[in-house]
Amino acid sequence: MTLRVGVIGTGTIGRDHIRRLTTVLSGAAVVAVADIDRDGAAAAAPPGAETFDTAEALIRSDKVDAAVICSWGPAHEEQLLAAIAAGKPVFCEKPLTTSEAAALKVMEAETAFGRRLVQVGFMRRFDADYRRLKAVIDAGELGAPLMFHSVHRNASVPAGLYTSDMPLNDTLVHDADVSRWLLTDEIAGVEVRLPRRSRQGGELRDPHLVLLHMRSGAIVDVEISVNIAYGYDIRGEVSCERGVAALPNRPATVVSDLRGIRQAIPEDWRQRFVEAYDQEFREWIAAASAGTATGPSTWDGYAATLVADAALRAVSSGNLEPVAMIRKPELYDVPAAKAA
Ligand SMILES: NC(=O)c1ccc[n+]([C@@H]2O[C@H](COP(=O)([O-])OP(=O)(O)OC[C@H]3O[C@@H](n4cnc5c(N)ncnc54)[C@H](O)[C@@H]3O)[C@@H](O)[C@H]2O)c1
Ligand SMILES: O[C@H]1[C@H](O)[C@@H](O)[C@H](O)[C@@H](O)[C@H]1O
Repeated sequence: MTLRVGVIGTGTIGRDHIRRLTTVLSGAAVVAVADIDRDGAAAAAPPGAETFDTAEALIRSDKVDAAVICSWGPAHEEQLLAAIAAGKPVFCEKPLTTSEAAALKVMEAETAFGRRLVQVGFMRRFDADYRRLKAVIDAGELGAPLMFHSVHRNASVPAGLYTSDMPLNDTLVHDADVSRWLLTDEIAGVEVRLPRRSRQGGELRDPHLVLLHMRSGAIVDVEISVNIAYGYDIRGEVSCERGVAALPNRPATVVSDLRGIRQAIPEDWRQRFVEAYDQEFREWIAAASAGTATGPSTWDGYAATLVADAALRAVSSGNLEPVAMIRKPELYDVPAAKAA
């Protein structure tokens, strides 16, 4: 059976996901698209796909079995609620929502429905290197994880569209999610330090140094630099009691010639995580075809949203801001070590 998918939001990542669903992966076909920019949607539609005027009309259509949301963060809440109301599996790009209240609404709707329908686009959980890193930590030979150093550098971000809150509520959410998942822990508090401002980003506040205090006492330091100019550079190193485990740089090929010894650097997330996105959708297609979702859940999206909110408060207060989560609904009670 082919899963009939409708894609909402046909900007940069919407088009990239349409490409992978159409030409890379099997088991799904993009049969519908929608965007507030109707011409953009029509241009992105694969042959035979229908262009809808609104996300809601696309979700309700009986030609669509499941939806992929790639619109801007503030639009996710309404679109997720529409998908849950229709009882259709939905993949939603991060962030799940841009406020705690919105995340709770989505969680209430999904728990009332009684089955997981939502998968959040935290693709690092599907990256082979991150999975190997987690396997090493989970095996326990290195002892308990004490610190995780997470480096998240973007070559640049779209001027004007990427605003000063986004390093914390759009970019940091990946590091927050991967920290909870890698360390099988929750984030209890957040501190933010503002180093000297980079002139690369104009008026944008950049970079940020974020400290995530885990419930276990482990500490994660995160460098968020979004105008580093040289490329998309993602690094991670976990210091444990009896050893250290680190992500390799990607691509791993090392070239030696007259100019020295060097590795290429990805331009952006599309290159660095191409295989992770493919695997994320492979697993989503299997789950959605069975009427459900897998991997990062509404609970995980909610957790990342709380961390982003706490980080934004920490910038204003200069203090360690607590993260207070509600009690986890049973629907999301999958042993963390097993969840992708
Ligand atoms: N997982 C990742 O690594 C990753 C990478 C890039 C983007 N993202 C996320 O994906 C989402 C989209 O990012 P992008 O870079 O493609 O942005 P983009 O600006 O290129 O595209 C967003 C598209 O959504 C459309 N849109 C906005 N509101 C809409 C609505 N109400 N209904 C229908 N369409 C609507 C816009 O017209 C635009 O075409 C964001 O949430 C972003 O954080 C995730
Ligand atoms: O939307 C993008 C995407 O999530 C990338 O993975 C991240 O590195 C960027 O900072 C963010 O703006």
